[in-house]
Amino acid sequence: MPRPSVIETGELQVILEDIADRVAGMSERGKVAQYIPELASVDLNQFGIAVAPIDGAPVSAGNADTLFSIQSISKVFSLTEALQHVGATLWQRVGREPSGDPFNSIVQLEHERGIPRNPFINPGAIVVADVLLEDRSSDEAVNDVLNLCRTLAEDASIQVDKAVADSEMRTGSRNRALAHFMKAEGNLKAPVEDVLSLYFRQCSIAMSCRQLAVAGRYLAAAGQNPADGSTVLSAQRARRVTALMMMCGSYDASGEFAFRVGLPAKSGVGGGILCIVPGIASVTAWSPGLDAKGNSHLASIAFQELVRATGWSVFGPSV
Ligand SMILES: NC(=O)CC[C@H](N)C(=O)O
Repeated sequence: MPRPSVIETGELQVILEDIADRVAGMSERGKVAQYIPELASVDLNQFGIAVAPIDGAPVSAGNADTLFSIQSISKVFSLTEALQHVGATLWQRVGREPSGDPFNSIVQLEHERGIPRNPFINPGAIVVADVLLEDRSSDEAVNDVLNLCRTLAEDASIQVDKAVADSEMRTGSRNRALAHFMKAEGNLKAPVEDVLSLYFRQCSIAMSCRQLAVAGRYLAAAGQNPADGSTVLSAQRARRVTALMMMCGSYDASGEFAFRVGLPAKSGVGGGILCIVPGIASVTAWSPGLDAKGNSHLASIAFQELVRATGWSVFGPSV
């Protein structure tokens, strides 16, 4: 099978601008997340895309420097932190299978002893947050996740959006239910409110397409940060994180995304999608309108177009 290949910067710029132009003209844009009040007021008419090659400068189009709430994309960075801290013992408390259910579903937890199917659905990320609190306060753990994002994105200005975090803290009954259920099953150690304080704040980190694309490069580069050659994760762990992104990163639409795009992906209800092109680049597309499964409608279309134009699907180019 042919491997994805590098595309020269000028050609990539034309491809991204063409995608941004076409997407700008689309009338069906999905719906902003309503259940987090602060996200419900974001302007639907925005779209950005940025490609960060592992060995070159980022290329972008549209609103690629506008900050948005990274939401569940933060689960990639918190998982990375947890693997750095506790290694493979993490897998005793969270699985590695797609759930086939919505990201905030509780049904499987009851049949499966409070062990979430994977780290990219809400209960899985809540367990990962608990793991990060083993030797730290939630303030310290938020700073660690934030600092990881800052280092990887090479941008010290990245912050938690406090209004979004407060909004989630006030309205997060469903996440509280998930956390209490896992606590009752013995799969949460720290107090529920401490775990959620970390979880809601990591979801509320605000980043742009360009920052997120740059931050994701280590997953395309066998676990090494291309900025300084440092090891973020071992090559094996980086491969495993991307495998989980392919299987579970778009919740109960992960199969559909693999079918249509064929790249490991992680989406968030802020409208961002981070995709990894192994050995080549990390890419982020963003538009706040979501489809019924909670994935950005236009960012998903943008990735279909990108893969068609570049041949970057890990399953081979479309001919
Ligand atoms: N899918 C998402 O992005 C969900 C994250 C959001 N903070 C929640 O807990 O519901």
